[in-house]
Amino acid sequence: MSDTLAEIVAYKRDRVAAARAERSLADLEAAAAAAGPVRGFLAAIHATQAAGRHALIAEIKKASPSKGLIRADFVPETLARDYAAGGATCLSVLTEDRWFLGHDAYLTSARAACTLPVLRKDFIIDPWQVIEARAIDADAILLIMAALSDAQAAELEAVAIAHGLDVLVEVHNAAERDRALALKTPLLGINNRNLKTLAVDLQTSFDLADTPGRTLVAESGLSDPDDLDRLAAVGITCFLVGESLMRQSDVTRATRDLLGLPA
Ligand SMILES: O=P(O)(O)OC[C@@H](O)[C@@H](O)c1c[nH]c2ccccc12
Repeated sequence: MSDTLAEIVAYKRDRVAAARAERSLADLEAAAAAAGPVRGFLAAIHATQAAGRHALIAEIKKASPSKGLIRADFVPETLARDYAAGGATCLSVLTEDRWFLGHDAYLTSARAACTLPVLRKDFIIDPWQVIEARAIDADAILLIMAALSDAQAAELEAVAIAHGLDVLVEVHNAAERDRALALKTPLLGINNRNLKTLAVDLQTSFDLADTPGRTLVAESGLSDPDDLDRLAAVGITCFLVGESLMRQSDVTRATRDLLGLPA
């Protein structure tokens, strides 16, 4: 595990322990059960792909460890509406507070402002966080293979399925991809960002494009419509994009441009 990832995971362990001390599992489960119906995250991606369009998971991200503050004018509801108007299929909202300046409330309010399914983008290492995801209204969670053992990943996925959540499993290389294939989820994200150097290389997606039986998602470092088309040519037609869109003043227009949709 890279140093940053190990540090984040240690921080998450403390956060979960603190949350458990404050709230009972029964109370958290009750909140998850009281959440409205899930919006199908995977189903929305498949519907967009079936219509012959690129599926975009548009990310609401205020800051990152590699870039610091990305966007000062940060209103999750407005961003959610702008992404939806721009043709995004799903949203991803960072809820990690220390490195990404995310917040659970950003997810809840972004989702309430649109009709798109929403992924909780966080470092999930404990079943508590999965149940919490549903309690804050998420429709899907991210599982990062680099941060998890095979047994942990399988357990977290089972908890997600039991709570109606879709799972995006994220890998960075062939070894992680092979481990991820033991999971049930059809949704496999290929992160172009090297977790050790934080450098981005789109080649990672091309290298892993030949993964049969899964809906692949190219993640990180995407800003150019030509890159999306080149990835589509090797069979990847779902994309997770944050920073390049978050830096634009007209987010709707930038989203439409990236997807090659008419203004
Ligand atoms: O902002 P970018 O380069 O478009 O990348 C988005 C997304 O892939 C990135 O935020 C991400 C991918 N995996 C993660 C895991 C945790 C936090 C963040 C991420």
